[in-house]
Amino acid sequence: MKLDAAQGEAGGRPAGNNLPPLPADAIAIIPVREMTLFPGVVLPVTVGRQRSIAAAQSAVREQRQVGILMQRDGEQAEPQPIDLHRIGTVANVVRYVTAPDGTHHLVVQGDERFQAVEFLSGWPFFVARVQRVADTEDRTPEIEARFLNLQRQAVEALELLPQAPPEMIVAVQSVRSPGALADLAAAYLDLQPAEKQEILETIDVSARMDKVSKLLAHRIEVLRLSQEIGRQTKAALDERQREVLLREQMAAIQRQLGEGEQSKAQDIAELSEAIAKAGMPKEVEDQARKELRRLERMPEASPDYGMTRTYLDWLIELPWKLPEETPIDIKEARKILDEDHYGLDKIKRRIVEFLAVRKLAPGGKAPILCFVGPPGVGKTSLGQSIARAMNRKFVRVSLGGVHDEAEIRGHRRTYIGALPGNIIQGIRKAGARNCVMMLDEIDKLGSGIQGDPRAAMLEVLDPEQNATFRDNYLAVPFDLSRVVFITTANVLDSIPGPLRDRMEIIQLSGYSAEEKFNIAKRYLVARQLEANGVKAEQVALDDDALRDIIGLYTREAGVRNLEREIGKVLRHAAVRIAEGESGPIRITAADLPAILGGPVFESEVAMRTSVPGVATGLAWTPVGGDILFIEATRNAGNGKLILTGQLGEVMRESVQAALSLLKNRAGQLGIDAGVFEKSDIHVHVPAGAIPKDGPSAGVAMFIALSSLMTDRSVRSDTAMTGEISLRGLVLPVGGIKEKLAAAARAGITRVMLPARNKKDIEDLSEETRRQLELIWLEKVEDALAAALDVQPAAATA
Ligand SMILES: Nc1ncnc2c1ncn2[C@@H]1O[C@H](COP(=O)(O)OP(=O)(O)OP(=O)(O)O)[C@@H](O)[C@H]1O
Repeated sequence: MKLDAAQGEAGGRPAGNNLPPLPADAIAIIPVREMTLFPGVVLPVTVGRQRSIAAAQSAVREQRQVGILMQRDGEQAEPQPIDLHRIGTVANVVRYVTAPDGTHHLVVQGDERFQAVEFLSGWPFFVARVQRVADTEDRTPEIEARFLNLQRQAVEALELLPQAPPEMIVAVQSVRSPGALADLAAAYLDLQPAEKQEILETIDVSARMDKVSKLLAHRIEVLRLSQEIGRQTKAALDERQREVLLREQMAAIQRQLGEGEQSKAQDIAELSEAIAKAGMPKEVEDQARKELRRLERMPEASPDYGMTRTYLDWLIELPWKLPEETPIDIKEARKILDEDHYGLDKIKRRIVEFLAVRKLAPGGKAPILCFVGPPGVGKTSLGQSIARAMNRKFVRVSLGGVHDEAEIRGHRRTYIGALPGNIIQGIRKAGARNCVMMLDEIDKLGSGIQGDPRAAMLEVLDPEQNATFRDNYLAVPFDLSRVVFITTANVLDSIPGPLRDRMEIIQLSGYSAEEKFNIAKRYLVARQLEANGVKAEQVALDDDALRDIIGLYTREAGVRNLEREIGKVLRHAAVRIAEGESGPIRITAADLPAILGGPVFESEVAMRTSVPGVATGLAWTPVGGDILFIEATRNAGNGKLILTGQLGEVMRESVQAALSLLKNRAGQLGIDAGVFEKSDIHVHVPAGAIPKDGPSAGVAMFIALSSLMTDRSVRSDTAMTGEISLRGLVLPVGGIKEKLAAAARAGITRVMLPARNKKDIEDLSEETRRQLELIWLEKVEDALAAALDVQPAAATA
């Protein structure tokens, strides 16, 4: 609905007629956001603020002009005079409309620039005394030249704009005044509000024309470029259309020659036969036949043809039929597990139990196994052995970094480049729907914004639902109930709760040096000999060399790097054999530095802990346990505690607790209590790039600080773990098995650990028990007695 000014006024009630009249040189001001009105230009303005509505209504009523001033900050809801630019445009209100939704619209026509001199009070809207600024009209030859140039530029820019109305060009061509031309061109250019305001504020006509001319030149450049890009895109499109056309013509020629039809008909017949043979369930076969009929009707040149064809290929190639299953032979399974893996007795026992349950109830709901452990401990190869023992196909599907539900469940076919998700892809790769499918890194399954992959995974693993698993691409159900799912993870706690509940967790904590030695001797060396084309009788790898590779060249929970280093050594031998060296090549420990370089992990512990203030702690990490050093130093100062080495909040608190405890025990330890106030203590945990957290280094922190303050170094054969309380009790911590394995790897022989962790060492390997002396801690005093050298460092030196 459009109303004229009088009606508009009736619509929005005026602010009152009994207002004092405005002084002659004053006008009502309407502040606007992010827009600039130029003289000579007509613009619509929507007004919402009460003050502005009152100003507009008063102007209409009194038949006076208004002043349009832009706010300095467009975001400001209730600007004050100080928040407005000083220079604006006096305008006539040519129309005032109140829309049915209650909004007020003005159409204003710019008349002349003005400068606000003073704001006045006494009206329910802004009123300012103003000074009008008219353009000077002298026309020097210079101004004339600029004028002509600007006119030419403005016309060129408008001609390049695809949607510019022709009246605009006429308007530009008919303007006679240089200042007005610059204003008009600036009004039509799509400039930032601040840029427009700057031009409005440029009173000098020559300078104004120069500014606008510069902006126009840039604009013309951009428009020309965009036109060029448009032309190129169109050419590319034409090319594609041409290709489609050619294809159609080719199909027509083939039809004429009776070729195309024949090959297409043959294709369709072959697909039809393949559908009949695929053993699809009825619903799937119906769908496949429907798609086949569609394909028959489609021209081969259409892009849909290729898509439908690919879809049919997927349906045909999926293993719908259940292969014949041989019953599991438990004795044989045991043999296979032993053949493929050294040690892991308890785990093999659980796998045999799992297979026995499968054997007794082949269609039953067997639990889903989840192998949790650091890399290279044999999770994948255990899965392969299970497949071998069950006489099934094996396939791995990686879930690490999957954030999108579609990666599991596929994209709908309408999506360009759609494919089935990785479960169905895995099934096709395995070629059997009763395969053993290993879902790797289930702990790294993300939850993203594109649907929840975890929910999709739950459905895949749920025996109640997975018989009718629906992949978005296939759009027909696929029976996953016969798939034997096995999952793997590095970190137990990162597996989403609901998924964890579905699975039976089997933890592999890593191997001791002796276990690694046996694995290498029996499996890895043989495998690497074969991989590098070397015969067993050509190389003799000494036991000592193997032990050195384990102890000095690798430090890992699993055996992956060990296998790699063995590979390097054997390749070295392979080169010598290839060069014609005769006789078996013997490799001893002494040869290793020449082949592998200097040892990577020397006895770091003894080196580091030789000075007071350093203690060896034990940490748990997702890739197994590791040792870490806590280093404390003291400088003259005033009692500050400095912590470095990327310590997490809990670990920082743990240092503070250790220090408080030490202050408390200062007397007992013979430390002068005053020394704390006179020194700054710096605690650093090296390997700064790795963030560290958790309370389990409490004992090590306390011992490091005690060692520092008593000047007694910590025994280099000892590592420790445990949380401490402020009262000096040692509290239990997690990851004991991994930590002990790490201690053994690092050559530690004594480990101090919380007495309340005794239950955690039940299934520690014989060998680790033999290597490590375990010292159980109830309170920190036990730790002090066991860890510190008896004599102060100075005295022993
Ligand atoms: N107990 C063992 N006996 C024999 N070989 C082993 C044993 N444990 C691991 N291996 C061998 O070590 C190599 C690495 O193991 P595998 O790839 O199964 O580790 P993984 O735990 O699956 O690691 P990731 O999590 O990185 O995939 C394999 O060649 C495997 O056969």
